[in-house]
Amino acid sequence: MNNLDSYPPILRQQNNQQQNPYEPNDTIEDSDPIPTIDLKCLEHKNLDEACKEWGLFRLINHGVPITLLEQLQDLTKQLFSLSFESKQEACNESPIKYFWGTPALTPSGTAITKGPQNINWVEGFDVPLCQLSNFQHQLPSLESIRLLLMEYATHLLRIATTLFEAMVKNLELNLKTTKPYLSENNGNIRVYRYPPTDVGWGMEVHTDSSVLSILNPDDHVSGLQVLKDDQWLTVKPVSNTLVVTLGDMMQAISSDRYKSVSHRVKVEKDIERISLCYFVFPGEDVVIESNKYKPFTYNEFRAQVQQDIKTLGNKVGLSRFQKKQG
Ligand SMILES: O=C(O)CCC(=O)C(=O)O
Ligand SMILES: [Fe+2]
Repeated sequence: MNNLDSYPPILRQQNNQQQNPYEPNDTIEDSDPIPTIDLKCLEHKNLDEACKEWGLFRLINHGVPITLLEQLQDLTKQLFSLSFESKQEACNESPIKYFWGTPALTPSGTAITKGPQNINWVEGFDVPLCQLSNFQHQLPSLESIRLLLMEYATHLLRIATTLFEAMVKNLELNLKTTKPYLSENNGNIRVYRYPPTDVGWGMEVHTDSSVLSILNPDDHVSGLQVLKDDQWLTVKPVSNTLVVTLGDMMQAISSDRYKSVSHRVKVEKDIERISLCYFVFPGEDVVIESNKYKPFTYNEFRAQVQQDIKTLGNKVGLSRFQKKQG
């Protein structure tokens, strides 16, 4: 099978005669000063600085076996190389949703379309972690991924918990318990492939809605870019290293002392890229209280984001919940 047949039809256009409407005018700094945090010897001060200054860091000594990370990457490649139709069919009546062109999904997994002019150059599987153990798949590569993701998810929750507890301590927050802020019921993993193109962005500029996001990026192909002091920096892939991003919920919990970092994904002209991203959210009924925002739950936040994407075409985010000044 031609590799092109494995791409969703709308993502098969690889070269554009016209000027790329999304090509950035801003400069991209090639040096890579992104902070690295060592999970085994966690330095609270370094973590605090990375959260305040960057909202993103590399994570080493994370305890996920490198074989598991590599197997996940290999299986992801195999899964995506199947025909578009078989990927679609495999997810009929499954809690795993196959999507393309947009990462914004409703709670039931349907893509929120924003109009053809600004589709994201990405296809993916959205995997709700709480349902992973409840079903089996006929498609062998999807079934193998499901089993690996079950193992991977326990590592991710362990990592998120360790980091979040350290952040709460650094912020001197008075939370009775941290568990409800990292709800196992709401966590999900998205497995992505970015087909090559010079037409558009893999993912446009955004902040994640999560508390924390943990990315297992392609070992060989870069693409993730992060905004730091008005400049875009490329996060270069480093083997056996995860990338942690602070999301909107973390920014709110910290009353804006930590930031939910703006980032985007650039697609290569001639090579595809894969990545796996884990998102963890507060439980349904957890009310986020902070100095900067009116009390709100993650459910209310998510509903507002979906509403804004539908009506305005983009996420407005935390500013919707800001307390009035004065
Ligand atoms: O694929 C990546 O490198 C980043 C994905 C991302 O930013 C997201 O899923 O929110
Ligand atoms: Fe993101």
